[in-house]
Amino acid sequence: MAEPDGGGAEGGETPAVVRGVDLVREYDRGAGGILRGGSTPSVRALDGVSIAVHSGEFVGIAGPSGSGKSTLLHLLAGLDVPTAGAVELAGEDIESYGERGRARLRLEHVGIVFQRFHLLPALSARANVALPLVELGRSKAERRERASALLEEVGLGDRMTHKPGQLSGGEQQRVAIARALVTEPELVVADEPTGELDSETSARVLSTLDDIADERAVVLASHDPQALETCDRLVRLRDGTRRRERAETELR
Ligand SMILES: Nc1ncnc2c1ncn2[C@@H]1O[C@H](COP(=O)(O)OP(=O)(O)OP(=O)(O)O)[C@@H](O)[C@H]1O
Repeated sequence: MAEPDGGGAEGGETPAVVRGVDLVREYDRGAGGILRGGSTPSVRALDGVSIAVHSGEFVGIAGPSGSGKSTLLHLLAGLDVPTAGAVELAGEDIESYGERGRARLRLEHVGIVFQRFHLLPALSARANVALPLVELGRSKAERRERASALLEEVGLGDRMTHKPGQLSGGEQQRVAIARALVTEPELVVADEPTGELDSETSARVLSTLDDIADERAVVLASHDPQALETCDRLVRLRDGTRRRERAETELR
């Protein structure tokens, strides 16, 4: 696939963990928006965005509300497919996969962290973290061992059997991060991961994300200046297009 025109920081000698080239994503406005004459107007949420993220990078996607941050994140994670352009995830062109194939690709290569944690309330922290390993058919012993080790790693070794409702927002988000890591994905995407958290708790969650970026690619979309400051580099969107990059030092 061609190199995106994103500047030197995105070149790199190693292959990108994820690469998007000239991404366009249009959404229908829905039945309520059908124009006279039958055509459905669409929203162009992304309009020709290219990006490449390598292992060891912590990349922030910044931009005002509606600029296309979540849309870009969803395309990179294989949760959605572009209207035009291409996404290559872990060396695979996601367009060549159907819905089920993409689900498998995500399960094996991507960890996803959402603003509202998305934990199952009836399950313990450890069972929530282990869930993706159930889908991968791993043994109970392996699931338990791996989920326990990850909860220790994110500082929740003493909260293994607590249910989400018994945990603080920051603790729930760290459980969600442990769950995102349990399959050892090359890519972790986080959509407004600090949106529900106070600044002290955010700092802890961001430091955890920063640590995990040492050996994988992490892409975070956010409005939160504290979150964006933690990233190594920023991709700035406006109206679905990528703004010209500023020097990295200006972003710190
Ligand atoms: N499923 C959808 N159907 C129709 N339009 C959508 C859909 N999802 C997003 N959009 C539109 O696409 C544009 C980009 O949305 P997106 O959620 O990617 O922006 P964002 O930068 O993440 O915004 P925010 O910071 O408010 O979360 C917006 O105009 C939005 O209304």
